[in-house]
Amino acid sequence: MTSCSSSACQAPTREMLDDLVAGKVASHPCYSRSGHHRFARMHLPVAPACNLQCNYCNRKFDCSNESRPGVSSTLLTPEQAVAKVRQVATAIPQLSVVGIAGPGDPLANMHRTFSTLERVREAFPDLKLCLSTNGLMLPDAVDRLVALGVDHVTVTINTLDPDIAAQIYAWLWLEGERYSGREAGEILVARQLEGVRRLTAKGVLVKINSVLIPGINDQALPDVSQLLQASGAFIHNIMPLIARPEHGTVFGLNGQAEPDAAMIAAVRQRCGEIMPQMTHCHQCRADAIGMLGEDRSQQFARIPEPEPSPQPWLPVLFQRARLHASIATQGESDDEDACLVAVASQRGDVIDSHFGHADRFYIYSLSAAGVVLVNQRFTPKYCHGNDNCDTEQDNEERMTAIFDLLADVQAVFCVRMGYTPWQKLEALGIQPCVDDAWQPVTAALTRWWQDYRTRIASSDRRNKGVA
Ligand SMILES: C[S@@+](CC[C@H](N)C(=O)[O-])C[C@H]1O[C@@H](n2cnc3c(N)ncnc32)[C@H](O)[C@@H]1O
Ligand code: SF4
Ligand code: SF4
Repeated sequence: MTSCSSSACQAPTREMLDDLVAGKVASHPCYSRSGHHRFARMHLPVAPACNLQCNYCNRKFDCSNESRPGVSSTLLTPEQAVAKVRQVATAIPQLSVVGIAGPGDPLANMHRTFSTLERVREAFPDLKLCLSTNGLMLPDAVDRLVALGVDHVTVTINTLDPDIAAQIYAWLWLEGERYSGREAGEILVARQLEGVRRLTAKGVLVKINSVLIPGINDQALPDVSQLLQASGAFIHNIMPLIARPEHGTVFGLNGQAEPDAAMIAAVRQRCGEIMPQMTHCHQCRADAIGMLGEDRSQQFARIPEPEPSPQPWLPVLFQRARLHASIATQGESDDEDACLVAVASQRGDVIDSHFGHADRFYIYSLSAAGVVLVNQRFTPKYCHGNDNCDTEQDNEERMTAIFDLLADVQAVFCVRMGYTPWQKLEALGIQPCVDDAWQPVTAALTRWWQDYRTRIASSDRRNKGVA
């Protein structure tokens, strides 16, 4: 794996992304220029099967010496995957993103994939969840992904033309039927586009991967940029084909050329006139662990024992928030008055949620460095999907879990809050703030921070007996 030199790293600038996107990419090592060297990612190899056969792919398990997509040393069960996240998050507290990218297709393994995502979401409410798919089953998965707060999805789209698709894919399986040739291409492209449009309509950040295959799709990729940009995707990642005979793929064995640097640059240049380009993707393994440009998967080769009942991992979560705040503010959050606050929001840039309805809180650091987004915390869901759902006990359990989750913040901003949670928060020393309902987050937090500092200064003076 090559390491990323800063000149080669062309992450999109903040100006290219609106506030909402900027909030979602913060602390994501693949998308954020500042997060790139400071936050770590982890792929969970829980998805062995695939519903599509790309002529460039040979999924390999038990392979520790190759660094390319689709290979993995192990296959994990959902339970083992959660135990592994805990192990890695302890050793690498900079971990901010957990993704599923194979070794097959996550959505060809719906049960394993969603079981893993649900468990990780419950046990690690502050981690971003990512998924990388060929898009065939995406229309069926959008609602579940959104409900879990999966904010980043990568869809591999190599062409919009069914005849070109027939040269790239050998076959696909859908609802028990096998398709090939042009017909398979038509089905795949239609479902990819439907899936992407439904995701972007719900505010999920969609990245498009395209494998650049000389003589097959090099001329077709600007069309992919054009239509996918219009469909709301936010970045295009053109990945050079890897095709070696020793990998045993159709393209590797039939001598299909890999693109040279000049072709990669030329295609990225043409597509870059249409849509922001990602140029620092490391084409990571399906079990990659660590900062971008490093792979520590071998260090974590032992499969940990699954734990009987994964609990939210609060003390470590609080430590990680402080560390992430310090990374994001370049040390300024160590300023004496620095604190964390929570904002109940759906959109992220506006205070727009009722405390009791919030499914996530945005955690901000307030310090001499200003108002800086640290991460999000997803609230536990205690709906068990049966008649017991939404009983008073469920509500009480959920509220207790939310108070635990917010125990390290100084204030909670929301649109409205009931009397009971208000009292409870105050008893915990956390200030409920509803006066800035529907206001932009940055302005509201800046005002609160100025007032907070004034209060601290005057209480210091009182403690010292100064008039
Ligand atoms: C292994 S796949 C797993 C996710 C999913 N099945 C998919 O295809 O999007 C991850 C990414 O690696 C890419 N990939 C797989 N084999 C490749 C190869 N030989 N050369 C370049 N990219 C490859 C895929 O196209 C995809 O974008
Ligand atoms: S869809 Fe993904 S996992 Fe399936 S064959 Fe293609 S690259 Fe491999
Ligand atoms: S494969 Fe590319 S996008 Fe995925 S984790 Fe690696 S660098 Fe990030």
